[in-house]
Amino acid sequence: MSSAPHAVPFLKGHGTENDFVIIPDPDDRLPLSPAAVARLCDRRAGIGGDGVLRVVRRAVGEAEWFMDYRNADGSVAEMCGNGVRVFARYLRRAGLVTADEVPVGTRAGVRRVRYEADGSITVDMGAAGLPDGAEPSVTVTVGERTWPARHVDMGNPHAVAFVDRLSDAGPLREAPEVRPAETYPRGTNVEFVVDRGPRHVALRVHERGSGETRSCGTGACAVMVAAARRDGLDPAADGRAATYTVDVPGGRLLVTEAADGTVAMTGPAVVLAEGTVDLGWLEPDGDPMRFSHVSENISHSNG
Ligand SMILES: N[C@@H](CCC[C@H](N)C(=O)O)C(=O)O
Repeated sequence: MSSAPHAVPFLKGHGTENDFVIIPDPDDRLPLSPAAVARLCDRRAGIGGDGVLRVVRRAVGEAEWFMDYRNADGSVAEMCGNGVRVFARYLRRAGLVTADEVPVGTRAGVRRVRYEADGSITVDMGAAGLPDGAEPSVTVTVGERTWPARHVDMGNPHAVAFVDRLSDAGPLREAPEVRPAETYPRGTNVEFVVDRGPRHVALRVHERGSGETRSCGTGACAVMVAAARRDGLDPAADGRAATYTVDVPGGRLLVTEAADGTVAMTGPAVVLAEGTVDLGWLEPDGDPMRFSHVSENISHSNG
């Protein structure tokens, strides 16, 4: 027995090529199961993405909109830096926000987002946590190689390792081993970092729940803070802001740690396609998901 297919709207977007399926769900009627999220993110059997952004009207502090972020494997994460820019781009595009700033609720708290005149988006990411201090406290291992790494908390967990070459981390098909494992009871994102110049770094990232991705916004912020401490900079102590350029495989992010310790990240956010998808979990015996229609608007809608 099967019921009629249930078509729900979706959009597709990315921030520095960290890509997301956006599911507008203002009335909170689609609490996606982990399996449904994984299917949506599947690059062959689904729409494809590093994660899902479910857009829910739910008050969190001053925020009217809540970003229900899920990783590609269906797991829940506290925060997604590229995702929150794409989320904000969607809100503006859908006419749900007209102001130049919007607070967005996340599991890590409210994040203030600003639409810049040049089309980029800046997010106040809050202060970074260094739960084990500023020096490396963990190690990251890939194959035969091990590096010291810093534990940085951006609402979600990160292990930041400075390496000689980005290729040293190999193909990153599996999650790097991080020790001591107890440091990250719920797993971690791992960043590999090289210097490109003064206050200019580049990274590769293996994301918890998504594998290697082309960018990670919270990762870029964690890397900026780790690089600053390594370089002897601590804006909250120095009373002077520090800005780093952080190159990611999918583009470039600008990250500033202010004198009050808060971290701001600026970068692009694009919504480029929309359509509808049939969510077959309403059909117990049916195909878990069938596409009814996908229309693509190739011109980037950044307004
Ligand atoms: N890509 C995101 C981070 C997404 C969450 C992460 N995989 C986790 O599990 O913590 C970003 O841009 O920050």
